[in-house]
Amino acid sequence: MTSTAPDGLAVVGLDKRFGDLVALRDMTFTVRPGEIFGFVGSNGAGKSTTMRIILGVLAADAGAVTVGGRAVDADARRRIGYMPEERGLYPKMKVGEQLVYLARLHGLTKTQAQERTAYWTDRLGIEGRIDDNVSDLSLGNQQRVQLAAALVFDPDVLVLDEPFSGLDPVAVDVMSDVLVEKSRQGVPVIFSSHQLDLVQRLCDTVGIIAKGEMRALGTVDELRRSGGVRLEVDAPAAATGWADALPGVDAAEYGPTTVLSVADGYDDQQILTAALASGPVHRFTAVTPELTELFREVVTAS
Ligand SMILES: Nc1ncnc2c1ncn2[C@@H]1O[C@H](COP(=O)(O)OP(=O)(O)OP(=O)(O)O)[C@@H](O)[C@H]1O
Repeated sequence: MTSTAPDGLAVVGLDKRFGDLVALRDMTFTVRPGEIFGFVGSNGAGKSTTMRIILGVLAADAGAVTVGGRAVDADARRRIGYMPEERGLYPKMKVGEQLVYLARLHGLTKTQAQERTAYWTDRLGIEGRIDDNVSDLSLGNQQRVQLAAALVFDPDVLVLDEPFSGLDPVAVDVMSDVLVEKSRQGVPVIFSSHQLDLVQRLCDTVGIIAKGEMRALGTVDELRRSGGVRLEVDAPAAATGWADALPGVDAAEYGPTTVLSVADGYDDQQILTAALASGPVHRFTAVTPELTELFREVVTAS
């Protein structure tokens, strides 16, 4: 598929202060066409501020945002599908009318707007609610409408602030499928979330921020590997210290299961042979840390 935003979305060196509070410092990352970027960080880390600056809702003190290699102006901003954290629907307007209205604001003809509204309400499972006022919908269904509002004009870029919060598991699946579908069409997708299992499953690249700064950035695999591999060995007859002198073993904790922190290029056969030398080995497992573990490490270190 060809992309509508050939160089994707680039955020370069954003600084933002609110009075004495430094909300962002040199925030920099790129979301390429077809990539899903997960933006994670503790409460107050600066995710929403970054997204608001991308959308021009807030002005940065320094830095730039580009889409397709060009500084984002009002026209380019109109081509970004945005789901703000504070949500932004008209509560007393009917779902269908609202989506058609938003699509028309983005330049679609009446027929196109109706067609896209029908498509997205159907795809997101809210086709039965188009004649209801938004305020009569459950929060989860309002969120589906909010996603439809971000998608109804076929945006070049998707920027979604905590789109998964408060959704039931079926709605999470629907939302996930739609994000993957849009990214496969070449759209750069960025979303923030505190659900790190979802981020690990869906995202190509992840940025972990703390106190307004990017602390870790890379593919999910890169980030998980950077946390170091652990070997868990159940060798009940092995004496304490059995692995201390083995090459590639950086640290060892002995107990019913021996847990070894190993360096890149460690020799698993040599370690297994050493464990077997003392008796039976019931389990020998290499564990790569989950994103959640790395997140805790990065955030608590700052
Ligand atoms: N308009 C504002 N005026 C003053 N301070 C603000 C304003 N907007 C955000 N902040 C502060 O900037 C920091 C970053 O907030 P931001 O909302 O970007 O964090 P976040 O990572 O999105 O957090 P959360 O996960 O809780 O949504 C916080 O300390 C917040 O209190």
